[in-house]
Amino acid sequence: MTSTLMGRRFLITGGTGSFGRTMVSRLLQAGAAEVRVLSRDESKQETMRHQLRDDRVRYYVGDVREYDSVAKASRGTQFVFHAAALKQVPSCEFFPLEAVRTNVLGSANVVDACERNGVESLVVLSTDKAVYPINAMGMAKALMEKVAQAHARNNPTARTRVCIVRYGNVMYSRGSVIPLFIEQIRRGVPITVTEPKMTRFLMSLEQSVGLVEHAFHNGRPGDIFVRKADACTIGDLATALCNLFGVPAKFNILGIRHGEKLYETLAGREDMSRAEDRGDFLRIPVDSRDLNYALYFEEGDVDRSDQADFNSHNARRLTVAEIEALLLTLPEVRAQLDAHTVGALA
Ligand SMILES: O=c1ccn([C@@H]2O[C@H](COP(=O)(O)OP(=O)(O)O[C@H]3O[C@H](CO)[C@@H](O)[C@H](O)[C@H]3O)[C@@H](O)[C@H]2O)c(=O)[nH]1
Repeated sequence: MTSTLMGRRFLITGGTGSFGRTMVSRLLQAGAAEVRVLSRDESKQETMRHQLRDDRVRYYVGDVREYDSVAKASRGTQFVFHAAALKQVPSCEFFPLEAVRTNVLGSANVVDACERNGVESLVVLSTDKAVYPINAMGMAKALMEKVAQAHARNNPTARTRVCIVRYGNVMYSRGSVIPLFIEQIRRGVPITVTEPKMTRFLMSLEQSVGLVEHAFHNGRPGDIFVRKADACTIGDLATALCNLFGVPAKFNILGIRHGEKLYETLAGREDMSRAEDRGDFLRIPVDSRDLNYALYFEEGDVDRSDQADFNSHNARRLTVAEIEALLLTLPEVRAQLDAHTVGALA
């Protein structure tokens, strides 16, 4: 973050989650005047208050589903990061309307409140599951992207610049597969692998925050940013963890879960036909044509037939050794390894 952010006010929706806590710390270090956290769970806020002990952080209990909650929390801020969401694929399959209420309508509240409060810049967090979505979580996130892009397209004089980032799987995030596999290894039970050949993009929390910062500094209205992440199979991920913990790889194959895909896509063919290469990132600008398509006919269109999408099957595939090295960069994994070693010696 640059020094131009010094003295500015920020809001992070869903600010007690993995992304939120990391972003809050970085903003405080960069000299932010105030960082607001909007979230539903007062006890997680209380825990964060005790950990941070910084009176520049202000906590707002509220739900993005309520316009008033978002309007109050964003009033007087210049920059907003929207991370609040329902993110678990299986639970959204059982309660799809809940995903719509939070991820679509809640996000629309965030966009509207930012615009009315004159917020300068809003970055909304999306996911690879929003591309060619097959599950309710991804569908709701895809609609969230549409809401954000429609704001950019329909309001050329908008006060708020809205852009979007798409994440892949963030390693060791709450409720995700890496802490689960480690817990199973440490309990000595077989690892519950859904489908060994399934692939996922792997991103560290630092890389995910870096992607948001890149969008924040470089985004134009309606842009989508993705990181050119590496991918791995779930079988290799489980094997790498077993190797690190020095246990034989014993899997219990569960089969693919409700709403899951064999591989994820960070940028679809249609996205790739417009994408701009920015080193570690791709920038996908919004399709800014209006509804008068006839006017654009003469210009023709980019040939999309030979475009490939960017997915976790055709991305660079990490080897087991590379996954092990990557896992060792995570402090949480190292702490678990230390505790495991101490337990084994005792
Ligand atoms: O017991 C388990 C649980 C999961 N998996 C597999 O591990 C992978 C990752 O699973 P998980 O960590 O639950 O993540 P996803 O379901 O891929 O979704 C995560 O990653 C998304 C980005 O793709 C985020 O948007 C979601 O919020 C986040 O939950 C998937 O292939 C699962 O099938 C197993 O093999 N065994």
